[in-house]
Amino acid sequence: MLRNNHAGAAQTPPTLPMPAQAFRFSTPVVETPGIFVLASWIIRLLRVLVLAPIRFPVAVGSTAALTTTGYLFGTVGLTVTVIAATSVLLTWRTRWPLSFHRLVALRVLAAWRWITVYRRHWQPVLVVAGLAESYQERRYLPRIRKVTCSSWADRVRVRLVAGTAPADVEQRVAELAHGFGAASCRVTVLGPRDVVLEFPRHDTLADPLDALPIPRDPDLAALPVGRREDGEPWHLRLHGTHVLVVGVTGAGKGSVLWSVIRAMSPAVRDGTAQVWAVDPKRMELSYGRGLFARYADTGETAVALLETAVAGMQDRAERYAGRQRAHVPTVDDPFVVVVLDEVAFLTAYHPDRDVRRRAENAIATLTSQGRSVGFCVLAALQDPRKEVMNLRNLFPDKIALRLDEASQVDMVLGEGARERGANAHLIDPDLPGVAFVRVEGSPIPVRVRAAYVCDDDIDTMVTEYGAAPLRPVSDEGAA
Ligand SMILES: Nc1ncnc2c1ncn2[C@@H]1O[C@H](COP(=O)(O)OP(=O)(O)OP(=O)(O)O)[C@@H](O)[C@H]1O
Repeated sequence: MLRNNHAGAAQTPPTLPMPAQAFRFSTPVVETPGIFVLASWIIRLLRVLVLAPIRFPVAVGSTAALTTTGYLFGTVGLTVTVIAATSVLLTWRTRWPLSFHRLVALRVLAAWRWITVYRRHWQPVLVVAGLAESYQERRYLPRIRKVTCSSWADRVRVRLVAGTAPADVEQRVAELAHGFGAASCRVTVLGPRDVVLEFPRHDTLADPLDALPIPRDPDLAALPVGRREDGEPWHLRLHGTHVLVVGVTGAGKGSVLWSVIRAMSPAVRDGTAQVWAVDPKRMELSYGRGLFARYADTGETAVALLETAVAGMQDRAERYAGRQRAHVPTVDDPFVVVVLDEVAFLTAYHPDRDVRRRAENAIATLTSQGRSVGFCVLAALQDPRKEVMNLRNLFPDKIALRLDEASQVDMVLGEGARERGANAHLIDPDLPGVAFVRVEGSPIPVRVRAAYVCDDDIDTMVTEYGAAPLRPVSDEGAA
């Protein structure tokens, strides 16, 4: 080593820049020959030509027919054909407007929206929304399979990129809605990599609904209380469940309670159903006292009413035990709906701890045991947090009217509801009565609006159906 003259040469002076790595590997850039590029364009064109008659049979068929007519019979023949076709369409539209709307107008609209909205803005909106996936330096986007229109919404059926999940889309519904100029976007999963995005074109619930006609023979498992966004009636089940209605002040909780009471009032008149009302505000239910079998408006009387209900329920359960497994409403064993307006008054805000405790116990007992023996609790609440109402999970059915915060949506409608488009915290304050609900058999929240039952309607209901005598619970005492 000492004899080696170049011994110091192997050492690197500290100032010499060191390469980050000894060898650099990079993907070789190979230019695609022009013939391959041309061939790929020709294949794409052929694919479009072959698939067009399958995907758009009417459009391709009519274009082909017109071209052939023009070729065979000249301009005159073409003009006659166009006039004849237009007359047929006009006659169809006048005589059978519904089928024309469904088979022609909505299909033309769908094609128009597909080209001018979704196809045109698909790539930029999805890329900016973060739904484009990259793999080996190539970008992959979910693909539009089909666009259809209903009278109020566009439905875009989409094939997801392999390796992504519907949850990725559900997290971007706000971006998609704004990107395509819609008020909201809802995601429905049809199958693996197969989802439908629903974009409303206009708000079908913008106009208030007058009180609905009272059904002659009410079905307590499907009471008409309003309308769904898709134009279908909104039915609410009471028999065999408990319902919690949540919304900030002025959200329209009263309209849901009154619509329910209105729909079941024939059953109240014939004695097969009873409404027991707790009205701590004295401003909501007191107006229709004549409809209620029992009524309470103070903490003490409310607790007495609830405990009377619990006693009645337990008595019924004892009679049914071993004999009957389901309740059938009769005059002897009526279906009892305990309506609690502002239930937090009893469970959180009442100054007497004993009243709060007894009320909570009674509500918990009714909601956990009352379903099968014909007792239902229909409660309204402003604030769904656990500190205010820790019994909300005992209510199988919940209605989310306008809420204060985004986090409250999942508290009310269950996990994932907001991701699926139930933006109850974004409901316009000018639309009281608008809510999101889950309907039976579907995880997708549905937007609905309750009908508005005005004071005159309540007066009429009391006059025509208020057969039940008013029996204040305080007269009888708690059971
Ligand atoms: N379904 C509805 N359609 C149209 N307007 C409604 C509807 N529901 C309520 N409103 C209007 O909104 C107002 C407030 O409604 P409501 O009193 O039912 O709200 P709330 O949620 O019960 O509020 P609070 O908790 O303060 O009592 C009503 O006076 C009425 O004018």
